[in-house]
Amino acid sequence: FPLKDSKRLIQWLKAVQRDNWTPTKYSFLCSEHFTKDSFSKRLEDQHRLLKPTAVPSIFHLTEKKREPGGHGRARRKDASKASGIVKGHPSTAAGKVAPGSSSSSSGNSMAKPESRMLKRAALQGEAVPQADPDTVGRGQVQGSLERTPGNQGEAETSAADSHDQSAASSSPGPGADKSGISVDDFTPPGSGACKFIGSLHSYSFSSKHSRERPSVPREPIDRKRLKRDVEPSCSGNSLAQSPPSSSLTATPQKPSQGPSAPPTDVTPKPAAEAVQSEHSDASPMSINEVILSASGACKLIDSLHSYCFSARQNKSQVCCLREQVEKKNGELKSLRQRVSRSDSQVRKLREKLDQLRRASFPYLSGLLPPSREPPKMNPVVEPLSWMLGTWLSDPPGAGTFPTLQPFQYLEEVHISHVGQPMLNFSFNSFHPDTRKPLHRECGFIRLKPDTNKVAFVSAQNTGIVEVEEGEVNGQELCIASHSIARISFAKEPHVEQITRKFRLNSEGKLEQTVSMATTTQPMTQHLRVTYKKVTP
Ligand code: HEM
Repeated sequence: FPLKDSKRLIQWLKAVQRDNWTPTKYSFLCSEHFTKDSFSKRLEDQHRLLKPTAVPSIFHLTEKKREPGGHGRARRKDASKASGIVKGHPSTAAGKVAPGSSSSSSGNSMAKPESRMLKRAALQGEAVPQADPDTVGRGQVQGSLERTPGNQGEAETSAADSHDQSAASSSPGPGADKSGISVDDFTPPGSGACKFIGSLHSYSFSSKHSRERPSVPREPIDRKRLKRDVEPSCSGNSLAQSPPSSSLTATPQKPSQGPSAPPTDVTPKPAAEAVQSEHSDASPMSINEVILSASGACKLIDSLHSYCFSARQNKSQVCCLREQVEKKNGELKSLRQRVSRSDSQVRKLREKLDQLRRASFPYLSGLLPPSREPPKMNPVVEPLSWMLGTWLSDPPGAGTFPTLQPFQYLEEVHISHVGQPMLNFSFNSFHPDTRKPLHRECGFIRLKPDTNKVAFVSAQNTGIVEVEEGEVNGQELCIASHSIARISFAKEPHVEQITRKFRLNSEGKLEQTVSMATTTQPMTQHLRVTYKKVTP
């Protein structure tokens, strides 16, 4: 059934006229229901193929024939009886079958032609021996019964009559495929190779049937032959519902015995006996040979399918890899965009820095060297290089003194150089909440060349200028006031002594402690603060 072609499928279903039935890919329709022009012949071997536009139309044959004689119901009854032959009532049907048909009692006389037909069918992938009109008729009539279950006639019209007509009107003649099975039903969609390979299976279908035939129960030769003829046609049903099988091997299912098959029919017949009966004809090619060759062909065809599979797998792997490459390319593109954005940010920051420099030195900026490289540090101040940078109190500084309430403050420290043998510094404190500027001082730190002696010169906004001196040892600087001067109106109490200690701790933070002595208090710690470096 053309399951993939909904329009055509509807036409098929309309023609079939089955109630409450849905076709599956294992549902087959006998080729007898198609007109002759529904088939085309394959160029290579003239094998008959169903055209992709074909729609079954031959369902009225028995009715057509019975109408003039008013035998409509009778014919169905007859057909039932015909199938009854298969069910195990040969005596009823035998008398109704047309003379010369394979179902006649002269089994021996017909054995040879029948056997040849069987072989031909096996080799040509035919499900039905073409030349046996009796078979055609039974399949056709049974198909009509399937469409109208329960419609039992009374008259005793010969089944052979109906097969005569159906054969004349629809049988494509010897050599044509009556299976009605489309290769599409066995092959996955969209696989031209698989379709082709699947079509090769048709050569071995009938042989596979033949291979299974030894299991057919022992019975009189003429009866067995009759069944053999009927079975491959439509399994006694025009609409044969086969159980699922691999869609790739397209192995035809053993035809159903149908509801009419007697229980005794399921008893397997020993293979040897079956083969012996096959040997009873004088055919030049034994059935075993046919079976073997068909079996080998099937294996070969199946192995061809494996090429289709691996090709498809490779194709899907290539698709998968292609997707991964595309994904990686996307990621690379995104990274490049980010780098490009970063570059432009750096450019903008440099421009901003230039602007700030010009703002700081509006008149002398032009005198600064064009190079953006920082000035080379004078080796004299190298022992103090650990102090260089911009530092920010972290946590806030802590202020204490015996005359004061403890307090906190924020402070930003800049310690830099311009290539000279000294460091420039500025300490700027702020209120931690209001950010109001508080204590500020700036100055220079000098080192006596080739010594660790340090001079600290500071001017404070409180009106004090002071000089502290001391030593640098490693990453620690300890200094004490050498001289302190103040403005005449400096606030009291006046500071009389100051000591400081700077240290770079193990965490890379800069620490400072300030102690002082005033006119009223002895040397006591006034400040303790830790800074984190915020710029190089
Ligand atoms: C080496 C630097 C500093 C010196 C020599 C110094 C000296 C002094 C002196 C002599 C006093 C008066 C103490 C008293 O009344 O008994 C004072 C008070 C004070 N200092 Fe400092 N100080 C220094 C740095 C700072 C810093 C960095 C801050 C941070 C904000 C600060 C905050 C204060 C405050 C809040 C007071 C109390 C209120 C005031 O008198 O203004 N001082 N300082």
